[in-house]
Amino acid sequence: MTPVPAGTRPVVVLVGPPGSGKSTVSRHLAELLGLAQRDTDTDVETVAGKPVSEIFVDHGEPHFRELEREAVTTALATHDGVLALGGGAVLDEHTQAALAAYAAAGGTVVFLDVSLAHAAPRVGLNQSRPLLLGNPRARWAALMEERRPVYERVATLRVHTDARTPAQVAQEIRRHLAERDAAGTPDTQEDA
Ligand SMILES: Nc1ncnc2c1ncn2[C@@H]1O[C@H](COP(=O)(O)OP(=O)(O)OP(=O)(O)O)[C@@H](O)[C@H]1O
Ligand SMILES: O=C(O)C1=C[C@@H](O)[C@@H](O)[C@H](O)C1
Ligand SMILES: [Mg+2]
Repeated sequence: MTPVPAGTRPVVVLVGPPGSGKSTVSRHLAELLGLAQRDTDTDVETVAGKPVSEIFVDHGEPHFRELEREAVTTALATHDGVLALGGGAVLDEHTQAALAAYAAAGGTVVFLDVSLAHAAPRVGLNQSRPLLLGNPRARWAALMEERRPVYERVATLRVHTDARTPAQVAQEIRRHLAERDAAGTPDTQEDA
């Protein structure tokens, strides 16, 4: 096994609901910063050998959440680039504690915020999101109402994505990271 260098951790972690753009923005941001990109949904799919939607059908959501917790723990400890989490990863208490420790050590957790009006067309009727099956708009709205306080609590920065392209969102995050580095101060709760 390759030893993990002491102090290795992501440069930035993206959280938010389905369709907020975590996966897409993480790729843009990694490109902008010249860093590696990682997505815990992809890590879970690699471990399980099947897509997220099939894991839900074949083994149920609790099993998916166990694999997800493992994937988040590993990525937070070993990935030194841009990390996108699955939309529901922040619901896990262990993950909440891990993100709190990461933020307390100066890490940046970005909540990609989005309204229902903009999220609905982004997620559409895509069958790959098992939690939105049936009535994607209503299910997304209920899920966001329940989760918004959690996204806000774990984040050190909230970035609005409604009127921005994924590339613009990535640029906004890069601007924030550069400002923070120039100021030499860790993140506090901020809006951008
Ligand atoms: N700011 C944006 N403006 C317009 N479209 C966007 C924006 N961000 C993402 N999209 C589009 O929305 C869709 C969903 O984006 P993406 O898969 O990155 O979301 P996600 O947050 O990773 O969702 P999930 O939680 O399901 O993994 C993609 O087709 C993507 O191109
Ligand atoms: O919001 C959620 O709970 C999910 C979002 C996706 O990223 C996947 O992790 C899965 O579809 C569950
Ligand atoms: Mg994603």
